[in-house]
Amino acid sequence: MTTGSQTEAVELGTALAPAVRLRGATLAYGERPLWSGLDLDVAPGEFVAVLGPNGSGKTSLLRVLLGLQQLNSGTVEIGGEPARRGSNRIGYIPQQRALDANVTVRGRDLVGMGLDGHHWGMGIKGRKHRKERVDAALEAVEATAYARQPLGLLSGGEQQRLRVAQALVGEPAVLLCDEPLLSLDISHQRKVSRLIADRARGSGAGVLFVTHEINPVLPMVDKVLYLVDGRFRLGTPDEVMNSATLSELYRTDVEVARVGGRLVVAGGDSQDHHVSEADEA
Ligand SMILES: Nc1ncnc2c1ncn2[C@@H]1O[C@H](COP(=O)(O)OP(=O)(O)OP(=O)(O)O)[C@@H](O)[C@H]1O
Repeated sequence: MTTGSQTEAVELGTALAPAVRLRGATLAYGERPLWSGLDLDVAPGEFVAVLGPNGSGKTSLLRVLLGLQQLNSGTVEIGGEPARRGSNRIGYIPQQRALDANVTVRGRDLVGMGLDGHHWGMGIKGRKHRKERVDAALEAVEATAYARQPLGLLSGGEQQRLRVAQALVGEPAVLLCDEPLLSLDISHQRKVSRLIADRARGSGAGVLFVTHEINPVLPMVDKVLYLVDGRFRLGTPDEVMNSATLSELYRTDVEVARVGGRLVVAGGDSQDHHVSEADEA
């Protein structure tokens, strides 16, 4: 397990550049660091869950990787190159905001935007290839039936499945997901998280998956990055999601139990990982 004080690089045993690499990364707004001395490698095909209470800096980490936020110190690379704004190597599922009812863009056009910057050529062949890719992405999230309707008229969960398709359609090297399961029913939570994990393994994309609820993705998670009040722990789910480690992070007693393959966390600010009603169903 890597702790906030350790600065040693993680050896991946792969010749490929990591999908994501942070070294000695520190981010602070004003005096208070959100995290400091963060060393993180996400290998191609690896699935990393990012957890922590509200305001611990999870979304800010994604903004750093998107090139939208500068580090105070340290370095950040995407596929071996410095992170930069507008990189088409990154697929991004932003934290969900409900769209206004009068948004008239259609779902399939939103998904097509995920292919902008890809050069299929202007001819019939290029257009056909583009259409096939959009159709396949819509099919994968089971959104074909409503893909021609205006976005503003769709439910929150339907809109979210289209955002997932948009992020996946360009076959990115890095997939950044900011609470992508919000407003999805339990069946689509499972399908969408399985889809993201399978795409990651299949195409070699590295995934950073911000979530308050680890249970729907627990079987797919390779590593957990847990942020709390300027401290962090990075390791396998077993290394991080245990009573000793979380008690140390929260600086108060936290109990972690495994119940039927799920994690139940009690104490700290850990309403995050209680088994939700949907999970128990
Ligand atoms: N541009 C900014 N300038 C100043 N403070 C900011 C800025 N962006 C975020 N913050 C603050 O940094 C902290 C971390 O925010 P961030 O959105 O990264 O947290 P989070 O872990 O994603 O939280 P949540 O779980 O609530 O989504 C918050 O206290 C937030 O108010």
